[in-house]
Amino acid sequence: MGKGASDTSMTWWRRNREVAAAVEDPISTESKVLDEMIVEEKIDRHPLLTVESVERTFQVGGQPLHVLKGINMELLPRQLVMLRGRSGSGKTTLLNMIGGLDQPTKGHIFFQDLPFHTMSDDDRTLVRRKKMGFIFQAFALMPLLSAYENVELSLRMAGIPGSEWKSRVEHCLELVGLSKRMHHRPFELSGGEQQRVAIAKSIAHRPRLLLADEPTAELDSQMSAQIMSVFQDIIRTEQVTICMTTHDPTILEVADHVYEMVDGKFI
Ligand SMILES: Nc1ncnc2c1ncn2[C@@H]1O[C@H](COP(=O)(O)OP(=O)(O)OP(=O)(O)O)[C@@H](O)[C@H]1O
Repeated sequence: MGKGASDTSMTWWRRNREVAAAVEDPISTESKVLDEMIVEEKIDRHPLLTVESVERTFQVGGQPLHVLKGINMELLPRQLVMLRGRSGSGKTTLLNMIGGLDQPTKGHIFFQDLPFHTMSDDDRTLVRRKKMGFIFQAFALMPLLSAYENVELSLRMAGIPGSEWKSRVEHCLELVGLSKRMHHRPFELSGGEQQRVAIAKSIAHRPRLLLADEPTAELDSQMSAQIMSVFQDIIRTEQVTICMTTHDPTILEVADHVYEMVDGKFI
């Protein structure tokens, strides 16, 4: 067989392979994309947190005070969920329960399938440190530390290696639009800016769930809108779920789901 014939058959073989690859590739790429979409959809539909028939009763002066009266809810990945209700309706009590700070008198709470209702305080604390972020008054900023140091503190607390702190702190402060205020201490920042530092601090250790108790309460409507837009950004970029309480009807429209609480129950 001459050289030309061999070349021709090699060329044919090569071209055939290219054609086969071109034919196969789109299909395998398409099926890979489909597989990924199915996996993502399954993850999206599997609740991050489930609350089942939760009741909470406090003993006040020897009398039972029924604060939560059979709550059922679900938080899915990457959702923005709001709890709305009048003062005293039980929103903070429920948020404390979701965050593992308190346990139900009756009912079940599962966070990433972990039974919060039966776990010890220590075990819940470990999960909370690693997987949750809080924007609560009680977890407010340290007044003597700069914005940078405040955010860094939450990385220390979560046991994140020191080599990762600088880039993560800078990234989180950039996410909330505070790169230029990094070295300011809280009293050198506006209310909205302080709240944005609190957000950066709460997401620095990459929590799956962020809980916020009235995060816009002290802010005017423009600042509240800014905070809500920061929340929407971090849901997208940090893959976090946010559950917050609010009294403010003007921000409800950005929620994926609103639970309305009246006297310890959802209506
Ligand atoms: N540890 C406790 N001991 C006794 N009663 C409590 C306790 N915690 C909350 N309560 C009571 O439970 C009720 C609901 O309180 P909670 O703070 O959950 O309401 P809320 O809807 O968050 O109100 P607000 O919007 O004013 O913050 C209130 O009547 C409160 O006094």
